[in-house]
Amino acid sequence: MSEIAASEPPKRRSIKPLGRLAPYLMRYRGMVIAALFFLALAAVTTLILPLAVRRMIDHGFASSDSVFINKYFAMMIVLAIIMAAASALRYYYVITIGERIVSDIRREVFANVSRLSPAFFDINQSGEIVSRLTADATQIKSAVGASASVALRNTIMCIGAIIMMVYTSPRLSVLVLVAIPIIVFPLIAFGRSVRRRSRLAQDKLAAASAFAGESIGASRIVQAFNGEKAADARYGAAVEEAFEAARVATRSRAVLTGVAITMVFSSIVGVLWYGAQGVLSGTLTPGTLGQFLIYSVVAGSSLGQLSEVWGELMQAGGAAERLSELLAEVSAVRSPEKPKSLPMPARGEVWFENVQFSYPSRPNRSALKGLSFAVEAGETVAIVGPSGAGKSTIFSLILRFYDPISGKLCLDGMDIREVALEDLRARMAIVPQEVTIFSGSIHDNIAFGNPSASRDAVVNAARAAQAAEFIDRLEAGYDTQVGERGITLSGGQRQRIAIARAILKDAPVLLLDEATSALDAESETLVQKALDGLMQDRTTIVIAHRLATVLKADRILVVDDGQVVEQGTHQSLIQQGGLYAKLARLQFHSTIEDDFAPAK
Ligand SMILES: Nc1ncnc2c1ncn2[C@@H]1O[C@H](COP(=O)(O)OP(=O)(O)OP(=O)(O)O)[C@@H](O)[C@H]1O
Repeated sequence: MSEIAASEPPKRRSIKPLGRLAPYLMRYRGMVIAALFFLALAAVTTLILPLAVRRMIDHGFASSDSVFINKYFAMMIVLAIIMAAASALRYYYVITIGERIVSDIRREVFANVSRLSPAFFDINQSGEIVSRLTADATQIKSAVGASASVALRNTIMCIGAIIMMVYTSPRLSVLVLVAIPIIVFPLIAFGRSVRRRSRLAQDKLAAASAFAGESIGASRIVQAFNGEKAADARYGAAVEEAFEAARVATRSRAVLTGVAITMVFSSIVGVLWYGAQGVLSGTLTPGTLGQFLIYSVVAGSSLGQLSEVWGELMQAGGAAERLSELLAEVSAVRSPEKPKSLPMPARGEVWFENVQFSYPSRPNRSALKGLSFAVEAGETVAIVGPSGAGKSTIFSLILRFYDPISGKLCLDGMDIREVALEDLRARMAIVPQEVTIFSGSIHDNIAFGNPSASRDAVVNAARAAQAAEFIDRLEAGYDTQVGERGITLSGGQRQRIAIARAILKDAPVLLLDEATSALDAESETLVQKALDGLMQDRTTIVIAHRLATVLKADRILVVDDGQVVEQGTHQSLIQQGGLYAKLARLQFHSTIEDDFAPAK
């Protein structure tokens, strides 16, 4: 697992990484061949047109032969139609190939990233990854879909036009071929600096957009703190900066355009003048001069367009490199090559044997220091401990989000590293403290625990989770859309949806991270009732924050600094007067002090 280089551009920009797209292109060989064929056809017909123009000027006008002129006009129309049809088909194939392979890349990158272990997300920002899926993929699409074909077409046209120029008039060609680099290279160099300025403008705009996204996403908190004016000012300043950068870039581009037009036209006039001398002295026909001029304009403009798209292709190279990094990323936690099957029927025994663990992002700090405990089938164990003791880490290891550095974890007697991740996680249901609700319907959110569940099963789970009543009162019942992150539901409702999800999953091991945020008394009672139903007849490990929960647990494990320091029942631990007694006094308030004060 590595840290993907943030949005910084690769040190030496090159189009080489675009080669990584080759396997994708190979999947659509037929379309690629069709695109290349029509590309070549369009270029060749464009190159033939000036020939026809010359013949017409020299023979048609000169001899005033109307039959000849008619024939040539008809031929030019046919050529134009072929060119138009070839261009249209090239456009269709090229753009479709671009769209097709970018859809493939997006799907594959998403599939790979969504299977990476949390260790990856500890050091990489999810926003950055999403932007790669959108911005980088879009850049590749435009490169494959447009820039590559423009580059290819212009390369063919440029080479073809130069050959035709030499064929038409070798003498004039020498003149032009000397002039083209003198004109074009300074323009390309100047163009580069213009592009640098445009990129700066884009970066400034990206920064402004990032701020807008954050601020709009947090509109409630911004308004609650009367922060609108400050946000306006910050966004306004960012947008102004982006405008200023864009203005500077536009000014350079305007100068570039002016200089380019002057140089190109001056040289055309120069060549025309020189050619006119040839026509006057009879060494050149007017048609040849016309034909030559058209070819030199084609060669010059192809070269200009090539320099334009070259930059885009290099940017796409960077994008392809970044996306292929994401595709190549291998999860730190994987299923074994030959997974063993977990015993059937499931019992739900969980063992930790001398587990040492530190987070990959903080390798020097141990989160678990030789942790050992066993949870029997059907037992309810409460984990209690101060903040940062390692309680959530225990859950992360049971779900195998991370592997321990030493020691082992077993489910039903098997080392969890020996079984397929999917099988392991199929035997766990988790109700986290911070419930995740996806945008979609209530039904979809509950059925997330078991996507193939019928509506009846979903309704039964909701009933058991004390959620059916509020769902029935909603306008569209189970089909009600809950909005982004379930924003239309209350905290207690969200928790009951999460409990229904776990009930529907019906897994032998339940991991429950009790919510610390206070619910109102009615909600709390409902959530508690829902949990009681869920905990029945299965192994439950609960990170406990409530007195009711610890009182109900068969056993309490007291965790401190990555180790189990005490265990027993509530009564026995209070009697001991150790860490638990202290925590209980702080956490469960005066009720404990009055009722369960340690024996003096
Ligand atoms: N993703 C992570 N990367 C690095 N360190 C982490 C990560 N998650 C937790 N830690 C660290 O590991 C230690 C144990 O954290 P853990 O979240 O397990 O504690 P906890 O007992 O659940 O605390 P709380 O009750 O406050 O949720 C802490 O020092 C914490 O800072």
